[in-house]
Amino acid sequence: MTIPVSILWNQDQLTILNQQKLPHVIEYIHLDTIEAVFDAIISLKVRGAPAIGITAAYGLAIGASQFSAEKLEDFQQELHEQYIYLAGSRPTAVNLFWALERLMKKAETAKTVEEAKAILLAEAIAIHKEDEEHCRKIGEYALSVLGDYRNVMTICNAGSIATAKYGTALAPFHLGAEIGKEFHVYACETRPVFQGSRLTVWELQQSGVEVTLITDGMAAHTIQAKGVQAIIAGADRIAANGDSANKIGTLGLAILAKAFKIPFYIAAPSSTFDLNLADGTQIPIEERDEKEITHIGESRIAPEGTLVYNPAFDVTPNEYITGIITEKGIIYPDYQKNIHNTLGEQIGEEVSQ
Ligand SMILES: CSC[C@H]1O[C@H](OP(=O)(O)O)[C@H](O)[C@@H]1O
Repeated sequence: MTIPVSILWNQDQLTILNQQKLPHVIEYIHLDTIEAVFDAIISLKVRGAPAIGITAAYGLAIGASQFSAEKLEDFQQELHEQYIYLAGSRPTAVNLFWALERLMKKAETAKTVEEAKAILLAEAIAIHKEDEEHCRKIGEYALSVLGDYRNVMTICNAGSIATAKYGTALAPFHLGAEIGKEFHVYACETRPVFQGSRLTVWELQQSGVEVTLITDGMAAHTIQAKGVQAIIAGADRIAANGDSANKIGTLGLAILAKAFKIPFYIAAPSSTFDLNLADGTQIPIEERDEKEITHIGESRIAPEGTLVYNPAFDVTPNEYITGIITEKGIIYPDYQKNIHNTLGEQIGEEVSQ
């Protein structure tokens, strides 16, 4: 059994697993330019908040390595332009901006162009390595609260391929498989991009975790009929009060959890918090192409001229969240106070886009 990963950096080359081709085609793509990284993010070849941040960091470092500027000030001007370019790829996952901002701040310390190039790559590699360590810790903390359960539901893919490794919401299932702790995971297919049916089912099968696929509309009945004991989901941006943005459909599951009196957990690393935002109403929600909804692949389902609303995320208010599982521990209400105490002030100074 293996825990799949989607981002590889070796011999100075960035390679990603093309998540748009999963589960039937395992295609690895070398990304050699910042434009290729931008395309991979916006087209969801690379997706998942932490994976987006890691890949964008490598993209900025790769782009900078190809700048021709000889003077430091010219290099830094071009670097800022490329930062703005990459930051425009997707608006909701704060990890994108957190990672880019972290590289930009580090590069300010450089005294020469060559030093700046080295710093950017070293920081991208550090972010990549840290995320794997953070996700393993998230898995361990999640096991401490899910360990007595067997039937757990999740949505989208907050898995190993959405991060450096292990994932966030799926981390306890992967770690559980390693130690013989069995879960039965009910995975919502997660229309319209099908991250659940295409990615979560495939990923958990690689790890030997029992997983049953349901349509998003089956969630309430499944909780009732199959005795789902808890729900766990990832996040793309968490505000200072704990309101959490995640894949569209997550809010519905949180409301169902409250109605059925089962716990609802958000699992995310500290890099997913945006303490510049007081609450979830300020989180930008990405709206994607209508074709994702009117078509299945190239086959049109809805009639020509159908009006479409396609928000890729929704925001779960903190009162629906039992706990937020991070690499630094599990944060419980009072979220405003406990997020600040757990994550410290340094997170709050970082960018909010
Ligand atoms: C581990 S964070 C994964 C998070 O990102 C996903 O969004 P997308 O597939 O559009 O990148 C989804 O919201 C997941 O929960």
